Amino acid sequence: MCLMRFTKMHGAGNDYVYVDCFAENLDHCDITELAKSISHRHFGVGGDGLILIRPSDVADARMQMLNADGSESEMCGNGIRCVAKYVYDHGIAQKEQLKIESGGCVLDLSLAIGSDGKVEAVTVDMGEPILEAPKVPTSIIESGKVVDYEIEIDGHKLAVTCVSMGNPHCVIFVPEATDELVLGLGPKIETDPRFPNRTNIEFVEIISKDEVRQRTWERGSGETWACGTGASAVCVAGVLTGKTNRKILNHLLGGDLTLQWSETNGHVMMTGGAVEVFSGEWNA
Ligand SMILES: N[C@H](CCC[C@H](N)C(=O)O)C(=O)O
Repeated sequence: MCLMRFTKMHGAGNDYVYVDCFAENLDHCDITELAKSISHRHFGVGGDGLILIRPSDVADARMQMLNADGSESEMCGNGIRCVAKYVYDHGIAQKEQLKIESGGCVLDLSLAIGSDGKVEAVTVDMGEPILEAPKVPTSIIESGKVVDYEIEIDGHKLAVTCVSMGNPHCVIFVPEATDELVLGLGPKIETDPRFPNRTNIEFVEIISKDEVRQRTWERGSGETWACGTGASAVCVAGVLTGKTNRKILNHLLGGDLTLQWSETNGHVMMTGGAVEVFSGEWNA
């Protein structure tokens, strides 16, 4: 039995259950089981996963993120904006520039404060993408970058671009991001043996050099309404394939994100909203 307060938050409709571990002690909880049960949309609170906001020795807070299937990810772009909002709005660190640790890295975040004195939007320095195939990781090629590389999955020929933003992504530009692709092929790509750690998948429609539309099949959670690391990977893939400019507006199912891949330092900057929805007590 696990008893704790939780807060439901979302970034562009990518919703997670957040637990403030500055206040709650989860030492006695099996967090893998907790992530599965609390995320369940019928038997639990409901969400794309569980995010623990933990104290950090090197930053203002540490984010630990678990998918709805209980697996852990290194990074979560929409989640880290919500963690920043929580840390500021709940007085853990009331600074407009925050540092948050995730997956062994420390990320810099800039907060935009609304007229109610609460965080409205957050810009995250997502760092440099990792493109070397074995480091993404993917075994599609032995070394070098996988850019618009044709592979065959389940009888479909797909041109894939593989990018790690701390977690693995496979970006596929398509004329239309249909259910057949996202829901049909997404899970097959996720578990294809050429992605040894599984992968997140982005199906992307190009609207113009500056604007795209994305649907996401996430490793461990299925289709989500947005994915911040995925949107960052799409920004990088758009430049590598010559399809988009370095700055794009990305329309996701639950909202928009702005991405920019800097030519000067190679970092991807992501800006988007963060929303607190409700709080409650879990006692299952
Ligand atoms: N939705 C998240 C990414 C979760 C990725 C997770 N599904 C993984 O296993 O890497 C985001 O906004 O970046």
